[in-house]
Amino acid sequence: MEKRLLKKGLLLAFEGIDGAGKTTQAERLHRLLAEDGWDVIRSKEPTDGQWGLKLRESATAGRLSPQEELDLFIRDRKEHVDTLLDPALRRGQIVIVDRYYFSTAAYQGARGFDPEKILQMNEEFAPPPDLLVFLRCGA
Ligand SMILES: Nc1ncnc2c1ncn2[C@@H]1O[C@H](COP(=O)(O)OP(=O)(O)O)[C@@H](O)[C@H]1O
Ligand SMILES: Cc1cn([C@H]2C[C@H](O)[C@@H](COP(=O)(O)OP(=O)(O)O)O2)c(=O)[nH]c1=O
Repeated sequence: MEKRLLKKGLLLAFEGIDGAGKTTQAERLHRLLAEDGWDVIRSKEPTDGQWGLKLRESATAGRLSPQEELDLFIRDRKEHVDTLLDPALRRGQIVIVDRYYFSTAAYQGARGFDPEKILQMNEEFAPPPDLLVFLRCGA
């Protein structure tokens, strides 16, 4: 059966600390929308692209400086937007992302950068989500 596309895609983002349930909810929503016939894909950040891999390596090889880390998350996101998010949205697909630029505001904000500036910097190139789900969990 032909999958249902939208005129202009939809971007749905899940945010929250590690273990909050982002992957679980993203999978459930993906399954429900796919069962309903929608053309829906899932993605995540950091990605499995060249910059995302570098970021993951740094988690074991020793932490990068705050500036290097911020630069890599931005490069990774630019690649994600150019190669996956923008084309999928243009095709009319629904895209579910596990972490997005709000994570940069929170985590790199915690390393000393101004969260507002981080949001502005990202919104210059990254499409804002149509829906942002922020998962909070009790201690
Ligand atoms: N609503 C929930 N209640 C209890 N446990 C949950 C719930 N959602 C997820 N979990 C469990 O919590 C852990 C972290 O969930 P996960 O979806 O991987 O979080 P995240 O992607 O935010 O790191 C997993 O073991 C998962 O099975
Ligand atoms: C997207 C993003 C993630 N992060 C951090 C949050 C997480 O600790 C880590 C994500 O790594 P990941 O391996 O995806 O962890 P998880 O699956 O548990 O979410 O990177 C940032 O610091 N800045 C960002 O912009």
